[in-house]
Amino acid sequence: MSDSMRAGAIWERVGRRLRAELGEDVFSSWFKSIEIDLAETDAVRLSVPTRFLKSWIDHHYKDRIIARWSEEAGQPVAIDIMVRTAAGARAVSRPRPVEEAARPAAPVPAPQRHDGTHLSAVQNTLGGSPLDPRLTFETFVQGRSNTLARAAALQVAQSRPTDAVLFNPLYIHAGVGLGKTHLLQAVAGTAQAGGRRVLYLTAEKFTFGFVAALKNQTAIAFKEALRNIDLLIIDDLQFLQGKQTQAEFCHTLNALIDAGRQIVVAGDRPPSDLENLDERVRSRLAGGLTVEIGALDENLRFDILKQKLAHARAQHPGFDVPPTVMSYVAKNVTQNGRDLDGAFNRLIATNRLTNQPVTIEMAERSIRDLVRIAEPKRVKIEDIQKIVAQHYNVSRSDILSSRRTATVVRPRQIAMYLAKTMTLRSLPEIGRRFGGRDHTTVLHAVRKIEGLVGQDPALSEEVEALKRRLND
Ligand SMILES: Nc1ncnc2c1ncn2[C@@H]1O[C@H](COP(=O)(O)OP(=O)(O)OP(=O)(O)O)[C@@H](O)[C@H]1O
Repeated sequence: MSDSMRAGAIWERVGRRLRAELGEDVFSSWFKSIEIDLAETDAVRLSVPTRFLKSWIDHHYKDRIIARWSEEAGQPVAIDIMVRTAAGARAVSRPRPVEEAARPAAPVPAPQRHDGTHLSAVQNTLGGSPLDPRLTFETFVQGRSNTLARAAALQVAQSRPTDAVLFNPLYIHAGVGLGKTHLLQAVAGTAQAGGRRVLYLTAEKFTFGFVAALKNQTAIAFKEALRNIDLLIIDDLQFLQGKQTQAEFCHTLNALIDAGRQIVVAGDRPPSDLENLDERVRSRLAGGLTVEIGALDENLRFDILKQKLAHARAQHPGFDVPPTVMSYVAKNVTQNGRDLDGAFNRLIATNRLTNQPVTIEMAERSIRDLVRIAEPKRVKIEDIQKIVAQHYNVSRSDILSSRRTATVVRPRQIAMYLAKTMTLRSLPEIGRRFGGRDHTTVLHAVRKIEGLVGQDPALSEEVEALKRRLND
């Protein structure tokens, strides 16, 4: 077994122990996003996505992680925790040579079909991210959770250069695997086929392109080339890194919007929650149209599977999945589109490799690990404020106010603590939702209540009771 496989297995066991010792809430707040960057027998480097997480884990949990890891490994292990960079966070292709990336855009080619064999000259010249020919509007299945996002995306994709720009920027946000990239690529393909100069980039590619251009002193040409396009599409905005890159991105946004060009951006949360992003970029993004793609409901999951089956049958005419199995998968694989892809691919693979027909039993066996136990309820900050206020007999506006009497301060701190541990909201976002407070005030409240809950069984019971009410 390689060091990294061994480390993965150890981390799974360490994770189980931490979860048992600290509880599910603490575990998912602080440890879920940890990844193993480097693993050797006696030294491990872990990474987390934000500086805040690193400093919190360093201060509160690092010794415990070292102790559990060393116990599981059967020897002392040194552990270092780093903040993930864009370069380290995801595998990306090497940036194109900058002289090439910075060359101004070539004239627009004749309209092309979105068949993946030709990308527009702009896309190529600026080193745009590759387009997947399968990700089109035709293959994007519409459901309740994505109707608005799809409609806005289609409108943008089909508008002609002479049409007035309606929603600019169009910002689409959704959790992992809910179809953002699919929709963005469909926009890119459709607009390109309509003859517009389109550039589709992941935020990482934008960062690499700009940093490389700066190094090679070709930044001006890079900026000019960027501003020469009709439609700029940026995916995974949460990975836009660095102050200077963000400032350049902001200038590009402003220049393109002022020139009547369209911008489409996707991220994993609303602009107001992108805590690492420059305030100017956030407010510019929030000034257009922001739409969310919600979780895929069972009907939509079923329709996506149906579409996949039709596609698979076109390639393998003998392949079939009975409706009962489709319903079983749609009912049980609930997390996201990527898990649905995985489940469906396993049915095809098992069928083709073993010649077994696709039955419920076969599906149960092949997708067991993708089947989730009922998802936890999504708790809203407003509900936390309401229930905590009721419990302590104060009003919600007391909690949001600046009053500092003890009868209000403690419930407010408990509500902030619950907001941090029961929702995915960031500290700045929680601060804003609690009457425009600073994120350090929220952090103080979270630490305070975490400390008190450990020492005071009555308070701990009170907090648990509040959690139960919120989860009901
Ligand atoms: N409405 C839909 N119709 C058809 N396929 C979908 C739909 N929604 C998601 N999918 C499929 O689910 C998979 C994941 O979608 P996609 O990569 O677009 O997610 P994402 O939101 O960009 O995820 P991430 O946040 O990880 O970047 C893809 O194969 C995509 O085609």
